[in-house]
Amino acid sequence: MRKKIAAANWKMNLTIQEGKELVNSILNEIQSIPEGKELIFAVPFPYITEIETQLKGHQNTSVAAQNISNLKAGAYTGEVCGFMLQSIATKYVIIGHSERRMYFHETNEVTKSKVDLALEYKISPLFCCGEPLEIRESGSQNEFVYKQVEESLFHLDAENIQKVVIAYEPIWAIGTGLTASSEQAQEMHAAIRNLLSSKYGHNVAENISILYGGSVKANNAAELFAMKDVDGGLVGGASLDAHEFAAIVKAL
Ligand SMILES: O=C(CO)COP(=O)(O)O
Repeated sequence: MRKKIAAANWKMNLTIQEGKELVNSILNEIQSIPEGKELIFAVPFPYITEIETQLKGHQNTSVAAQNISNLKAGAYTGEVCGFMLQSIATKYVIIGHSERRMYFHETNEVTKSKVDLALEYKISPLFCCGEPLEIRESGSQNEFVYKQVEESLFHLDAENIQKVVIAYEPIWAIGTGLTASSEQAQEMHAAIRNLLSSKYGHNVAENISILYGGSVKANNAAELFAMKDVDGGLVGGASLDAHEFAAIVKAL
């Protein structure tokens, strides 16, 4: 049975002190996360260990890195690679976020290497896909997203694909206040699950969590998460506000 997940993506925000205060307030508001659900904080690299320590004893909570190198190890100044993240017990890593595709020129080929390196070091990819506005307006969003998923994930076998969490994040909805309607989200999530099913079979596809990201807020989370194939959210802006994010987690 796939999990319901609320994941906070802090992006390049907050000091460690602010981050810890935020986590503290969120944990105070939500108290506990039941089995079958998970709360993930995707934090900047330097904060991973401290936030992990803070989450100890809180069931079904974990930390994600926001990036991983596509290179294995060695003379690559400034890079952070898989074995390093494994050595600090990082459970998840965001791969293929549109901001990395856009500003750091990550291609489907690069994200494929990152997926492989994450899995090699026992870290689950939170794999992001999603189309820009002009593609949505042209009506070819499904083909665009299929290509991202196929080129970066479809070399995986049935066992490994089930370690991946997919996040559908339409670029036109990220940080814009423009959310995909719950019907638009459901339509794309069902299409992604059908694609997974055509390659891996129904049972495998049913086991993979598909999150929605793009202006998820306290006032739209419940409606989005109620959709059959929407298994939670990857949340940017609203995850920086304790009360707002706690309400999103409660809507899971
Ligand atoms: O990019 C996102 C999460 O990864 C979504 O960001 P917003 O929630 O700020 O739109």
